[in-house]
Amino acid sequence: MKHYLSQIKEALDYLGKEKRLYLVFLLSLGLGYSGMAITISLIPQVLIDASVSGNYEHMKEKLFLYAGLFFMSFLTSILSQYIYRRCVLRFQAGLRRSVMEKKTRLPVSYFENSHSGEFLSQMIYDINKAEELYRSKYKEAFNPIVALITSVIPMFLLDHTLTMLLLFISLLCVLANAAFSERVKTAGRLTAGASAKLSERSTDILSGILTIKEYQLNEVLSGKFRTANKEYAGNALNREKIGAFLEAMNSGFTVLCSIVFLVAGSVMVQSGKTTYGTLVALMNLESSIIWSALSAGKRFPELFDNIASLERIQSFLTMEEEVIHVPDRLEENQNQSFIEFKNVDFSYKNNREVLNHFNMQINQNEVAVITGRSGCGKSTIFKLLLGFYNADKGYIAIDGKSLEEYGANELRQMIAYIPQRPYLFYGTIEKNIRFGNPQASFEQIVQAAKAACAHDFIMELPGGYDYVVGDKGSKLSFGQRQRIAIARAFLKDAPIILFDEATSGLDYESERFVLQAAEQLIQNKTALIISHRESGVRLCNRKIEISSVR
Ligand SMILES: Nc1ncnc2c1ncn2[C@@H]1O[C@H](COP(=O)(O)OP(=O)(O)OP(=O)(O)O)[C@@H](O)[C@H]1O
Repeated sequence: MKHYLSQIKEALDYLGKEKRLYLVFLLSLGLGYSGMAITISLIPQVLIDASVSGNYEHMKEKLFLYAGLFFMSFLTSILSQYIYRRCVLRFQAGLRRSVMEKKTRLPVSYFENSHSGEFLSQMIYDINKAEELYRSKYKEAFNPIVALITSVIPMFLLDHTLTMLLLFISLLCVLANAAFSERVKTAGRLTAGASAKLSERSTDILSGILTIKEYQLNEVLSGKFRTANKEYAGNALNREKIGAFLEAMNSGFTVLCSIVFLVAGSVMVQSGKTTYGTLVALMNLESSIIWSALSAGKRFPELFDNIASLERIQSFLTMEEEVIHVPDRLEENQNQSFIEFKNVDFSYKNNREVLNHFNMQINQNEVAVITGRSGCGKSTIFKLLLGFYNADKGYIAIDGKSLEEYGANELRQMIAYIPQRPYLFYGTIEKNIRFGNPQASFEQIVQAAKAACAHDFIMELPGGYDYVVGDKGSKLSFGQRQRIAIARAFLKDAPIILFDEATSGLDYESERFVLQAAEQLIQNKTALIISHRESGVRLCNRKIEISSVR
């Protein structure tokens, strides 16, 4: 119990500065609702007792009083609803912003090691659940408690024996529901996990459709999808089974309560201990109490299901962020080069060593080509230089300052990186080039495209610079995508160029354009080019053979 209460409290703490306002208006919303329910329950008592006894003396005053209370409760609930929702919306916006910002601050290794489909599906599910927690779950779980307490007071004033009996049955109902809370939570967690797996399989099929068709993998991947689908259906069915059982149990409690109340009430009216009006008012209040007890019993397990999602988001938000750190210091009075790797050791987590005592010195405005067999660590050198990964040992510096001293943003501002498969965002060509410098004018974009030998092919496309490149640039050839990425790098105008050349898949014409663009780009810059071909090596004034320095 203590554990559950602390979970509820911690989840409320997460609202931060909105917490106090949220709680005040959650409570006043509950009071407004139950005020309306109570006055509606009591009005028939006044009318019935007056007509049965023929005494209309105080009827008018009482009716005015109840009508006034009803109106006040109504106004309270409307005002509370508005402020409560505003509070929730503000929190939702903050939560989505925090998750989005966190994603951009996580290290590259996190994304390389997780499946994008699964990550996305789990995240969307958890965010929706966390939002639902504050939007409706707290309200649905706590409003019945407020209703229960506020209904019990007039009930006790009307008849305490019958009220005690009803409270006892209601308590049994809540305890029975609470006993299922852990199972509901587990079923929710398993269903969420299975749903994420299912979405991982769908993403694989959608993203790899060409490979699937080429290698006729339809059956293999469909089989995997079917297994994930079966697992999801099994878990969802289990969750539904628990829900159906709870519903049946709660209906049983409702019937039991009504029978007990009717029998006991009839006996009391017969023996003259109560009036018809009181019996009707008690019946109305009793149904409100039973509804409250059942709702609280049902909603509490669901509340913990939503809290589980919030906890997952919290652990995501507290994950270790990207830090650039350099293991060793450079001794003083050394001859400094512009880019320097000194005795660098590196291996990816749990993998074999990629770089071992790796040394490299590049002078300012020097253009060096990095060659070596596939998988020897060429792209890894770029990833270290960009601060995507930290070296295990050794020292990496730019212009005499270690990467750590620059920090991630300043470091990446100094580097224009053109990967083997540049990523183009869904949108126009102009927008994609503009990422290099969001302040650039249209003329500057055209200049960059011309320098990257991209202007001519862009002008031949329908709409020119307004041409929409498709998902990840799928409506452009690989050579065209590379030239758009080079134009983007031109706009960035960074002093260091890292070019992971991928001309091997290009025809002679495209390769010529890409190399011509690269040649323009590296003018008066310090550049590192990964190249496997003589044509690429030709651009450089130094060759660094990775296998020879490892
Ligand atoms: N994110 C990663 N996690 C684990 N291992 C990785 C990761 N990225 C690369 N590797 C491994 O590190 C080694 C070096 O990879 P890298 O991409 O640097 O090679 P490369 O020389 O650029 O290869 P290629 O010429 O084929 O592009 C390879 O054995 C590769 O399998």
